Amino acid sequence: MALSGVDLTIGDREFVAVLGKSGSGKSTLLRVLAGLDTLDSGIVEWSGSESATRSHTGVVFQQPLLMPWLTVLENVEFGQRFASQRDRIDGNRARDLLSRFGLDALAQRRPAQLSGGQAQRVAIIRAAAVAPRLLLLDEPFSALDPAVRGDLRGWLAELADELGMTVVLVTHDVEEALELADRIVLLGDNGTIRGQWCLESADRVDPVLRSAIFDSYRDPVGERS
Ligand SMILES: Nc1ncnc2c1ncn2[C@@H]1O[C@H](COP(=O)(O)OP(=O)(O)OP(=O)(O)O)[C@@H](O)[C@H]1O
Repeated sequence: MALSGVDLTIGDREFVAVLGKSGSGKSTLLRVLAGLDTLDSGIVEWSGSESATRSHTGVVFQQPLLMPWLTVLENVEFGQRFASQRDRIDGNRARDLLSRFGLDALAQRRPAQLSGGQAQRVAIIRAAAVAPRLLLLDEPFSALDPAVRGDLRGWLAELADELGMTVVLVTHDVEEALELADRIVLLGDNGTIRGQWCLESADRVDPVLRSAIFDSYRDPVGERS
């Protein structure tokens, strides 16, 4: 069983980081939230109703998965072609987002002409361009070198904040979770939730809380909150 007894409520505009070791069920949880996997039992509710979830979400994986034959601008527009909530889409949104988040100069390039970090920024903008209620990120920075990861974290925090998005970020990186999340959810063995921590700004540098999270991540046994 990939997930067991997971009971999670995510608030509007909340930034949740899902931490856990390999095989703990992080990607499965994300795929269930995205409507890409179905549950054998249990439910996913949106504001109290079990509506189709896929149309409400934008998903970004470890690889940017851009269309190599399209320009950056066309890649960002591409997602909009399939968006089911067309009434929420502004025709200039792709260009506007690229410009607001520092990618204007790349608009006419092809994916092969981008660095790994630039390509992942484009993938995130593409997901955000359909105005999802929930942005789901599955280890989006893990293929990048540490300096680029640092830059992208700050950029993502700004984007999520400015666009008022609810975000679920799956990561192996405790520092990344500490820097970005309003709440950290730790998955333990067998897809159970082993611990949750809500973080205010000061908590991110609190050595006691930090070591509790690091210790729980390294040795995820027992219930910790
Ligand atoms: N399609 C599938 N069919 C059967 N078992 C699966 C499938 N996908 C994942 N699993 C199993 O479910 C469990 C959770 O996998 P999942 O990919 O969600 O873990 P994860 O925490 O994201 O791991 P990683 O950090 O390595 O990506 C694992 O035991 C995995 O082998």
